[in-house]
Amino acid sequence: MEHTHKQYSSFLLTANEMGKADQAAVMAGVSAMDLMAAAGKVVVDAVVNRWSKRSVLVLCGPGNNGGDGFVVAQHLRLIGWPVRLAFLGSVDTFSTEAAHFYQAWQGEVDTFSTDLLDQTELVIDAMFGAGLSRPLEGKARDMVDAMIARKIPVCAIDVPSGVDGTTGAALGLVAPAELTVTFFRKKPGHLLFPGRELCGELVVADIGIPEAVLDELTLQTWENSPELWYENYPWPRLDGHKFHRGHAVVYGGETLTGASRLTARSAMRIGAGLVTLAAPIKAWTVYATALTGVMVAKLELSQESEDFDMVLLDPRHNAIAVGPGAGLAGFESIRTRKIVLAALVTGRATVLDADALSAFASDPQTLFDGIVGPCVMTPHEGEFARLFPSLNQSHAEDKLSRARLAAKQSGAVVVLKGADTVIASPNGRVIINSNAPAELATGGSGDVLAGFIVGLLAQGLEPFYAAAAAVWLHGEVGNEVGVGLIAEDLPDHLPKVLSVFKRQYFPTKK
Ligand SMILES: NC(=O)C1=CN([C@@H]2O[C@H](COP(=O)(O)OP(=O)(O)OC[C@H]3O[C@@H](n4cnc5c(N)ncnc54)[C@H](OP(=O)(O)O)[C@@H]3O)[C@@H](O)[C@H]2O)[C@@H](O)CC1
Ligand SMILES: Nc1ncnc2c1ncn2[C@@H]1O[C@H](COP(=O)(O)OP(=O)(O)O)[C@@H](O)[C@H]1O
Ligand SMILES: [K+]
Repeated sequence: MEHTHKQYSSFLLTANEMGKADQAAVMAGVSAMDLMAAAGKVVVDAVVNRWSKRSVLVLCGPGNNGGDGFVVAQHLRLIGWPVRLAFLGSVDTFSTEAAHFYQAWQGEVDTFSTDLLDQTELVIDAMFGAGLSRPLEGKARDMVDAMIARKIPVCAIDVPSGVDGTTGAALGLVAPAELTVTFFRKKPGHLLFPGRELCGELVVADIGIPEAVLDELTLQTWENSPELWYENYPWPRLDGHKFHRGHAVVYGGETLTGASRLTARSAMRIGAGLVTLAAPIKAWTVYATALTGVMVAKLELSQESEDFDMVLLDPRHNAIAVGPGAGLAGFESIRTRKIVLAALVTGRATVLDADALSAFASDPQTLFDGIVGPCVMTPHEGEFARLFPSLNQSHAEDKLSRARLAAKQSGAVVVLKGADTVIASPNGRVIINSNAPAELATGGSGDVLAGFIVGLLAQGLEPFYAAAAAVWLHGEVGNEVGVGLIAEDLPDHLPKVLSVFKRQYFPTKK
C-alpha cells in the first residue's frame, strides 16, 4: 500500500504519532497556540451544531486537553451560554498555550466537586486526552462516577477521559460521551471497543495541521475504506472468460455441510469464475443436490487427502478455502490438518477459517511452518486464543497489537474478527474495520466472509487487500440486509452492494 495522498483520510494516528504530527506542524510554522485555539473552536462548532443553548459545565484537566477546555468555555460564554468551569490542576504546570487560555477565561474557576453537576445539562469533558497514563483517581474519578449515575449528556474533547486513544481500552471508569470531537485524524481507540462505544458520535475536525506532516511519519494503521483498495478491485474484463476470474476450491466437511456451501456460494457471488467444492464421499450427495453453479468433486474415504491433492493438481485452481464445517471430531481433526497442509504446500492463495485453525490448537507451529504462500487466516477471538495462546485477551496487549503480532508470528494475513475486525499483515500494516452492523453476529456469517475472501483471491487480489475488501463488503451487505439478517442473505444481497460500490468509485465503468 503506497502512502498516496488519496489514502491519507483513512490513516489512523496513535497518541505518539499525533504528537509527532503536532510537532511537525509547529516546525512547519503553525503555532501551538493557534492549534489549541482551533481545537477549542471546532469543539464549540460541534456542540452548537448538536445542542441548543443550555447550562454547561466544562471539566478541565491538568494538561493540554484541559487547555482546550478553557478555550471552549470562553467561546461558549461569549455566545451567551451559561458556563461554569472546574479545573483539576495548577496553572503553574500548564503548558504555555494552556496557561494563555486559562488567563483568557473570564469566568470563575471552581475546584472539582460533584455538586457542580446539579444544574448542569451538558458536560464538556476536557479532563484527559492523549496524555492519559493511568486510571482516573480521586476527584476526577468521583466526578466521572457522578456523571455516569446522573446520565448527564457529555461532549468529550479528543477522547472520553479514561479511554486510551491508541488502543480503545478503558483505563478504569469512563463516562460515555454522546459526542466526541477529535482533531486532524481519527485514532485507533475511536474505532476499537470499548472506546468506539464510549465515544458516541465521532467528529473529526481540521485544526490547521498541514496534510504534508503525514509525509514525515511512517504510518501503518488505517480505517477500512475502499480508498485503500478500490483501484485494485478485480472487475471482470470486457473481453474476459471465466478462467480469467480464477477457480476457487472449497473443502467441505462431512457433517456441517451448510458452512462450506455458504463459503462456496459467497465465492461465486463475489466473482470467482469457477468454484469447486471438494466433498468427502459420505456427504457428496448432499452437496451435489444442494449446489448448482458450484461444482462438486468427490473425495474417496480411503484417500481423501490424496484426492484433495488431485483436485489441486490442476494449476487453474488458484485459491483454496479450508475450515468452514471441515470437522474436528476424532479422526476429522487429523483429516482437517492434512487437508490444510495439502492446501498450503501448493503455495497458492489460501484462506483458513474455523476448524482449519482449531485443528492446530495443540500444535500451531506446524501450521505456521506450513505457510509458504499467500495465506489469510480469519479467527474469531475463540479461535485466535487457541492458535495464539500467548497473545490471548487475558494478556495486556490490545487487539491491534495482538493481530499485528499474530500476523508476524504466523506469516499470514490475520483477520481478527468481531465488531471491530482488525486485518493485519505480516509486515506490520493494519486496517481496522468500522462498518459492520451487530446483525452480522449470527451463525454462518463468518463462512460467508471466508467465501468473499477466497473469491477475491481467486481473482488475483493480493491477500491484504482481498481481506480488507471482503470485510468491508461483508459489513456493507450486513447494513443492506439489516435487522432479521441470516447468513444465507449475505451472498445474495452482494450484487446490490457491489453495484453501489461500482457506481460510486467507477462511475464510467461498464
Ligand atoms: N495536535 C495536537 O496534538 C493537539 C492536542 N491538543 C490537545 O492536547 C491533548 C493532549 O494533551 P497532553 O499531552 O497535555 O495530555 P492530557 O491528556 O491533557 O493529560 C496530560 C496530563 O494529565 C496527567 N495525567 C495523566 N493521567 C492522569 C491521571 N490518571 N490522573 C491525573 N493526572 C493524569 C499528566 O500527568 P503525568 O502523567 O505526566 O503525571 C499530564 O499532566 C489532546 O488530547 C488534545 O485535547 C490540542 O490542544 C490541539 C493540538
Ligand atoms: N457485534 C458485531 N458487530 C459487527 N460484526 C460482527 C459482530 N459480531 C460478529 N461480527 C462479524 O460476524 C462474523 C462472524 O463470524 P464467525 O464468528 O466466524 O461466525 P460463524 O462461525 O458462525 O460463521 C465475523 O465477520 C464478525 O466480524
Ligand atoms: K477528554
